[in-house]
Parts: sequence; structure tokens; C-alpha cells
Amino acid sequence: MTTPLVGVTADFKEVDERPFHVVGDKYLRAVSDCTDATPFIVPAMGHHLDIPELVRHMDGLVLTGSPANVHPTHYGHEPHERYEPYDEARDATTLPLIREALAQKLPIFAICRGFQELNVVFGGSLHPRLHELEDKLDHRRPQDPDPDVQYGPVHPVSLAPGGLLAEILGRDETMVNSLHNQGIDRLAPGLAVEATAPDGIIEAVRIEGAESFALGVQWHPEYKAPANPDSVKLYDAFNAAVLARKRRKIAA
Ligand SMILES: N[C@@H](CCC(=O)NCCCC(=O)O)C(=O)O
Repeated sequence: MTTPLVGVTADFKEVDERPFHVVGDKYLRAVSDCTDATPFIVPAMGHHLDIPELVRHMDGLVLTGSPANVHPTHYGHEPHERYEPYDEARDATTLPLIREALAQKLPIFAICRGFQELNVVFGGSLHPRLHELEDKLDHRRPQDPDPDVQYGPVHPVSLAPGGLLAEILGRDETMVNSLHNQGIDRLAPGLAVEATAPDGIIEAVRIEGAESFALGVQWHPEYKAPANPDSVKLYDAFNAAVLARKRRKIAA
């Protein structure tokens, strides 16, 4: 069997005043270190991509995190400068990519912004600034220059009894990192809650009835993934689905 291919979504942003398609190294490295697949970067080129053809070549999809927020018009809200930065090139890529990935039963692992994109694609909405809500935790990145602190565990999440995450991790609670300003407001129909923070914020979802692995998490399992036993289990589960997809393609 040839090596499976996992697409990893890129942001579109300026680097030295020039446009670039960029992906954090940790997203690529986690796929490389913790699965049998080779990662490749999916550029944020929207309608310039032949998305159905691209998905046919993939065996799995990782939707990455990003400092940029999903444009509010995708979930029926007015844009406001306080909700920036946006990355409309990424929205124009990831939202149709998720739809096509589902149609082609591709394993999907959605992380942070990717998790939020899943909710938006299914018709849910986001709260643009969680930390402005009374009675919610501050879910933003810890203010410390050390990445091990920024991506260190900061709050527990309760795993839904009988859910996919509880099954994968083998328990009912775990500690997660937290580097997001936004979060799920209205949960989309078609998504099942897999984990919640102590303040009730949804931290993980599964696509109900998906024919392959289709999980989104608000935290960052990709950060130093091989060193985190929970992250290893998550990538193992994703990998099993990627390999199964690859075998199905060969058999077809
Ligand atoms: N912009 C959204 C999503 C947050 C997110 O994905 N953070 C990741 C930051 C960088 C990284 O580690 O990839 C929000 O603020 O909620």
C-alpha cells in the first residue's frame, strides 16, 4: 500500500508584505510523527482549487487552528472590527472542503479554528469574544512567552458519557490547553457534543452519523503530540480511519 496522504489546511496571510499560504509546523509534524500518513498543505485558494478532485486524493483532512476568525457573515452575524482578524481566503477554502470531505466520507480531524469551522458549516454560530461573557472562563492564550506554558493544560473537560472521545481516551475527564477567543454559541444540528469545559463551553464535537472519523476539538492536541498520551490516542484513532480509507480506495 502506498503512503496515505493527509491534507492540512493553510492560512492566507502576509509575510514580509507578501502573500503566503502558511501552516504551523506542529500541525504537519503531528501528522508525520503520530500517523502513517504524509501531510501536505492545502493552499487557501478557494474556488481556484478543484476541491472534489483534491479530496479524492486525500485519505484524511486536518483542519488547523489559526489566529484568524471565521467571517461572521458565514453564521449570520454582522462583521465588526472587534471580531477581526479574518481570513476570507481560508473560509472560501475550508468551508467547501469540509462539505466535500463529508460527501466523500473522508476522515476529518478539526482543531480549534477548524472545530469552529465545522460548527459553522453545519449551520451553528460562534460567540466572537467568550471572555466578555459573564460566568465564562478566560479561554485565551496564557500570557507567557514560553510555548510550553501557552500550550500547557489549563482546564479540565468533561467527556460525554458513551461518546467517541470517552472511548478513545478511556476516561470521563481530561485536562486541555486553551488558546481561543471565540467558541461555539449555537451548536449546529448534526453535531454531537463530545466534551465541555467547566463553564459549559463546548470543547469537542463529533459529526453525528459520519461514516468515518469526524471529530473536532477546541484545544490543541497537535502541540508536541508524541509527548502527550491523550494526543497520541487521538491521532491513533484518526490514523486508523485514514488507513481504512486508503484500503477502501485501493479495493474500489
Ligand atoms: N481565531 C479563533 C481560533 C483560535 C485558534 O485556532 N487558535 C490557534 C492559534 C495558533 C495555533 O496554535 O495554531 C479564536 O480565537 O477562537
